[in-house]
This record gives sequence, C-alpha cells and structure tokens, in this order.
Amino acid sequence: MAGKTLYDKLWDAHLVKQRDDGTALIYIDRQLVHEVTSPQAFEGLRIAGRPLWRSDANLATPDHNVPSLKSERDGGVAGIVEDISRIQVQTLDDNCDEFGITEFEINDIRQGIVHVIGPEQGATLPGMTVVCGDSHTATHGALGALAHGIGTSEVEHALATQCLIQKKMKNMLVKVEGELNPGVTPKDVILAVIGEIGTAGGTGHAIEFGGSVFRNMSMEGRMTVCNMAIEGGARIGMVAVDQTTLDYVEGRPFSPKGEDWDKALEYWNTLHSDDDAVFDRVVELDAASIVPQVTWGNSPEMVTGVNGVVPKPEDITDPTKKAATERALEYMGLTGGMSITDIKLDCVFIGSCTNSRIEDLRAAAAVAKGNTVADNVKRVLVVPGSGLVKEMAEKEGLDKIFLEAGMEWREPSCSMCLAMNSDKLGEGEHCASTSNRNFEGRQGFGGRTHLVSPEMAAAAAIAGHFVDVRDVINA
Ligand SMILES: CC(C)[C@H](C(=O)O)[C@@H](O)C(=O)O
Ligand code: SF4
Repeated sequence: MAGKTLYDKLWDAHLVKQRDDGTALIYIDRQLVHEVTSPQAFEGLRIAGRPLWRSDANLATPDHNVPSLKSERDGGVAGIVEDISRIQVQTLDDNCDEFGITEFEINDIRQGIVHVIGPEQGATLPGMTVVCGDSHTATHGALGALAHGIGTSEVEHALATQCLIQKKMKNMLVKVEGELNPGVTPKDVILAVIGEIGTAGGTGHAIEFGGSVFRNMSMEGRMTVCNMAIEGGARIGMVAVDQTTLDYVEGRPFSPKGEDWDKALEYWNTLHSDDDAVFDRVVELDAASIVPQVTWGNSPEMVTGVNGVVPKPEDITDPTKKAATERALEYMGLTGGMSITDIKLDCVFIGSCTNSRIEDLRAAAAVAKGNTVADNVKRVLVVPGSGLVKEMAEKEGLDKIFLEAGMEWREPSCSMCLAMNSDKLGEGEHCASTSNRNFEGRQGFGGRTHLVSPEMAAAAAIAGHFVDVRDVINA
C-alpha cells in the first residue's frame, strides 16, 4: 500500500464516520467566526434552542465591517458610520456574549483579520481541522492544518456538533523547486501557480505546496500562498510541518505548553506526506522562471510578469478565452499589447489576509523608505492585519516610513480588500492591491484591481505606475 499524503493523514485523524456513498463525518477542532457569515448560524441555534457543543473551540473577531480609520473606531462599535456594518459588528458582539465565545472586539489589540489572528494567537495549530465561514480559511493550512471555508449552515452545524459532513478531496501536489530571484515573493509564486493551472485548476483537490521554495519560505509566506489556494479552485492548501512551523507556533497564547507541547511535537513531526505517497495530480514550476506578477484582468488567472504585456484578444484562438479577455480589457480600461509598466495607478492598497502580516509590511516599508508617493496616486492605504501586527510595526518605526512617504497608516480591517466598509475604490480607478481577488466591483463599484506583492505595490505607489521591483531593489 502506498504511503499517505499530509491530507490523508489529517483526514484519517479526524474521521468520525465514513459512509458508503462517499460522505463522511469529520471532527472539527477549531472554528473561527466573523461577523459576515455567523448571524444566521447563531439565529438558527437560538430558534432550535441548541447550545454550543464546545464554546472554547471557537474564536471570534470582527474584520470585514470594521472601519480602518481610527477616528471612526474611537467610539467603539457605536461609532461605526455605515448602518449595516455597525449592526453586523454589534450582532457578533451580542452573539458571542450570549453563547460564551471568546471574541476580540473592535478596539482589543488582538482584533484583526480572522486569518491573521488565528495563527498569530496559536489558535490554529498543526494537525487541527480548522473551519470558518470564509473562503480564505485555507490560509491556516500553512501550519500543517486541514483548513477550509464553509457556508453559514455549516457554521451552525459546527457550532452545534463540532462535526461536519464532508467528502474527501483528491490529492494535488504543487511543487516549486529551485531558488526565487531577489524581489520575487510568495505572492508572485502563488499568482504564477494560478496563472499556470487557472482558477478551476485545483477544483476538487486539496493542494499541498511542496518543494524547496516552500521549505525555505517563512510562515508568513506560506500563509500568503495557502491563502490563495481557493483562487486556484482548491478549498484546501497545505504545507508540511517542519522546524519553521514549530518555531512559529511555540509560545503563542493558545499553543500547548510544557508536557503538552512535547506530546504535540511527537504528533506534529509526523505531519508531512510519506515519501511513497501518491498524488492524483502533480504540477511543477521552476522557481527561477518566476518574475514579479501583476494581474491585468478581472480574474486572478489573468496574470502576467511585470515585464510582460496585456494580451491581445485577436491573438487568442479559444473563443471563450477570447471573449473573457475582451470583456476584461473593457472593464479594466486597458488595450491589448500595452506594457504592464504603462498601467497608471490611482490608488494602492497594502493589506488583506493575503499580505498584511509583519513581514509584508517590512517588505513594503523597505521599498517606500525615503521615497514619496507619486502625484497621480491619490490614496495609499497601509492596513495591518491585526492590532498586534500594528503594534509590532510601530515599534519598528514602519508607520513613520509609510507616513513620511505620504501613505496612510490604518487600523486592522479587511479594509479595501472588499467594499464592505468605508474603504472603497472609486469607479474607473486603478488600484495596485496586495489582496487576493480582482473580480469586477470587488474593491468598489467600477473599481479596477491589479493583484501584486507588497513590494510591487509600494514600488508602484512611488512610481505612479507598475515598475519591476527587481530594478528598484537593485538600484
Ligand atoms: C465575506 C466572506 C464570506 C468572503 C469569503 O468567503 O471569502 C470574503 O472574506 C471574501 O474574501 O470574499
Ligand atoms: S481580507 Fe479580504 S479576502 Fe481576507 S477575509 Fe477579509 S475580505 Fe476576505
């Protein structure tokens, strides 16, 4: 019998019951909760008069609807200007009080984007099953956890039973070997992978990211990569546990201590695919061939190198692809054949659960240092992923670097990643964004999103158009 993949091991360890029809009951170790997808779940429990199975398995934080402007947060929840946002955040607070769930409320320093605070707190650990009513839950797979997004009815189910009905996915390995060139980041790696496999490439699969590039990557970088597994069609993204994982997890508030730590290590050290494990699909990329990436269209797979050009629809033979490209270019206000570096920017957003961790902010600050935002760039928002990231960045003086460059330094929120709070992109505006989705209207009605790394975003803010960050750091 062939060995097991990491996914097989995590699945088997949480299997409660396997049915002949392929469905299975899986035990859930941790549920993360935010304000958008939880209200109906709590309402369902209230109506049915059901308590939680294990309130301490849940951890909540508001993120999507919280304003990133300090002035709008000074009054706490009551000060949130948008009615829907205020009600959403208040409802989360009330539900967590009623059901006894730990919540990091709006001005708690531990508050932040749910996918940033889980690992930061040690609330997501290797070997866990982690769910959240949010498609970017795959982020937590970076720790060697089995993590995926769920719908609101499943949120209710997990709250009530700590179990979920699932079907096992197929195993896919995305292998990137070699060394990344300077200026090429984890964000570029995952964008290049999506460019290669397409947004449906991982459908029905759990992706493990393997190879020397991921082994040599920091935990923050691995989180960036796993975060966007869903943009490649896979609900699950994972990286095997190694010393980098253990060093990251050790000493965090929710991490095991003393004897429990030793016991955990014994198990965690088994969390990698066996050498003879068989994957249903393997995709390989050469690290050295990856250049800084920029999306030009309205889907994450519409991506190319910063040294490339916007595709010409007339060069595309596949009629569906051709039509999609025409539509995308029209929405984006771009012409086929133009250089990526000729795309001018109105706005830059550095933040989101993809790229708002300390390492991302350090990278952006290193590029911004001593420079000034270009005149044509009206707004640059730098939004740390959590209050703790913000505090750390301020201790290092990163906030000053951003402010001196003419950028805004905000409070933890999903902010302009999606237009669910006051931070919205204007109609027709081009934004270099470190987030993960460039769908039409994602950052605001008629807004035009270009996905990039934090380094590339900062360099674009300074130049006013896209530039190859490799030239900037070599200059
Ligand atoms: C609001 C939430 C349900 C949604 C998600 O599931 O991902 C959001 O976080 C997003 O990034 O689009
Ligand atoms: S930062 Fe963006 S992608 Fe992440 S959870 Fe918030 S809205 Fe979703």
